[in-house]
Amino acid sequence: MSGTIVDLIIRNGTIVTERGIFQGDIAIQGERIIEIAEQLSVDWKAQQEIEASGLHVFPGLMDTHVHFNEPGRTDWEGISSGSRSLAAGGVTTFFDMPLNSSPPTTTLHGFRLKKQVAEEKSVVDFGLWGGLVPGNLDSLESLKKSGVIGFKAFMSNSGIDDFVHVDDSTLFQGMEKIAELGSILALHAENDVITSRLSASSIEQGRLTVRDFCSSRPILSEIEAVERALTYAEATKCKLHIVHVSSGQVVKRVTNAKRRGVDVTVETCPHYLTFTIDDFERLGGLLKCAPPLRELEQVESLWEAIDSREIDSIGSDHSPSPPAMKTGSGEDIFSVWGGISGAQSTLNVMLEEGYWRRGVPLETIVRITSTNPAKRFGLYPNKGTIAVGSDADLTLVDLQFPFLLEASDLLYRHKQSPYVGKTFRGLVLYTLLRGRVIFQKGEIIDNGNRGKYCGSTL
Ligand SMILES: NC(=O)N[C@H]1NC(=O)NC1=O
Ligand SMILES: [Zn+2]
Ligand SMILES: [Zn+2]
Repeated sequence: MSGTIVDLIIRNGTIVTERGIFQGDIAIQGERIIEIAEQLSVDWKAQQEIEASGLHVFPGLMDTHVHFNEPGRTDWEGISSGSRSLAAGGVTTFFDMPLNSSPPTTTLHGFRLKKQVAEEKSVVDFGLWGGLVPGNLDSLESLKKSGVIGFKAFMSNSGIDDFVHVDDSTLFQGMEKIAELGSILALHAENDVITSRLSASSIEQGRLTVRDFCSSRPILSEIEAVERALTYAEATKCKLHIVHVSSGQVVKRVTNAKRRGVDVTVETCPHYLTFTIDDFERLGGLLKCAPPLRELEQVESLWEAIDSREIDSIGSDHSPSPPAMKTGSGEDIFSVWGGISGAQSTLNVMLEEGYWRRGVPLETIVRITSTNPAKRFGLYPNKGTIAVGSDADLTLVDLQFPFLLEASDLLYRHKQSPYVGKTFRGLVLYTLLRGRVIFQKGEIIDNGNRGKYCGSTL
């Protein structure tokens, strides 16, 4: 090609994919990457250029686990603030969970309402989870036909009254139906008998501290729920995705099931890779989540599981609430909202805690934050990689750059997060969504661009 004029060229970046790292130029026409070369020939010209020498170019992250709470609880977060925070963190696609919004996404009506509002307000691309709850088996087919990315269920109390956790029979029948539809089930796997009983007796005895709360949701409760779900998945042939595991011991159960042919993947979250119960005691409600944080040994067991490729993906499980609900009443941690605000920091955490502190290869970080989720949920190769023909969803990072996260850096509705006050190396300088810059040097570039709904090809 001679005299090619394209929309955008990113010059001389260090390009990171799941398969390797190389120096090069990326040419973008419209929404897609049309050429990648060590050095584009002088014939290539562009309307706009970004000089990326010294910067690393990653595929935009996919966060398959957020709770943006819109419609219905926009005082907790919202699609606009939530998606902007993702853009600032280098995330170009999110999947919103079916609960915490009101109505929940357990009916076609709930799905349509949320899709419409997200199309109006999201600055990044998105998909929506449908919910599996007792009584909605008949809605699963219409939800799937409308394009949900998959279904989500809770095996223990969700903390939200209109999203009831599944009993075993609903879980099994839901899996049968989801398998028939060729879709996938994401599961919050904690045993409800163990967690409910231990929490109730702890509260009865006035044992209300952070450590009491953590003891009321032991790793064993995750293990039991995961084993049961894996058995059901094996019996029904339902594709399964276990969300937010807090320990390598849980991951091992999933690995064993994979070895016997169960179609299952497993996610952990940045907070389980960063914080311990000691941090939770220090920071209080900001670090309350379920499953709870664990001891350092468990944190390291998760990093080992990343190293051994046993963890498939990282989701933020961003689930904020108004600040008053995170401080709760006095010394009672049980009454505080369980959910961590952190979606903007996922890449920062993976770079600081993973790449810099533990030597996790950048390719691994790309694989678990972008490529694997894109593959698992049917968006690859449009999303999840840097390749000719792929969407130009990119994030440009100054890997060496150290910064202290301040509350004012956060684009969430509520400027609070357990990561405030932490120092990270690796600053996101640009985020591009389908070829257009949506975040640049600390600012959202809002040209009226809106995210598109990503249907799954599963
Ligand atoms: N409802 C809700 O967002 N729950 C999430 N929060 C949390 O800490 N774990 C969850 O499953
Ligand atoms: Zn959950
Ligand atoms: Zn969640």
